[in-house]
Amino acid sequence: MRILLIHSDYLEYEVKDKALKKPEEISENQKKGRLDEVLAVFMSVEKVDEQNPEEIVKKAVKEIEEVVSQVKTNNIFVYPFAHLSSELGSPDVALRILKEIENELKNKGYNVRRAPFGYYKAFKLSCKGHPLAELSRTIVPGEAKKE
Ligand SMILES: Nc1ncnc2c1ncn2[C@@H]1O[C@H](CO)[C@@H](NC(=O)[C@@H](N)CO)[C@H]1O
Repeated sequence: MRILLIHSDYLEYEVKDKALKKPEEISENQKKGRLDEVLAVFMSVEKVDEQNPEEIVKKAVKEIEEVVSQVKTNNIFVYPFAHLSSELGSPDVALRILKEIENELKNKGYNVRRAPFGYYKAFKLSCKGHPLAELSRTIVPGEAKKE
């Protein structure tokens, strides 16, 4: 999994069009979203992650929590983003992993939004620009089997 973390004044998105034949079903109020004072977490789920999705969820949550504590926000935007890797995992597995990350973070008490999966979306982002405002992480399953 490739992760880009941007500490932002706000992130807002608007769904524009389907990017997959069968995107995630969403309600009317999911077509637009915004969070202020937010850690925007853009995530590309990779093929290798399919070897151990549970491990990836745990590692991603740990990485996100570490950055959240450093930048001192409670608001997290989980954003599916298929542009950080050339070895993308399948949409089904990717959606499942991103939903589990969202739920884990919610269970830990964070204020979490997740952008809809499988769509083209317009978005606006206001990066804060401090030294920890732009970070990236690469996560692989610890027990990845050698092929
Ligand atoms: N392995 C993967 N990891 C993360 N997101 C993934 C994915 N496979 C599919 N998606 C989602 O489907 C849209 C089309 O690829 C993706 N849409 C986007 O990435 C938008 N920024 C529009 O390009 C995304 O919602």
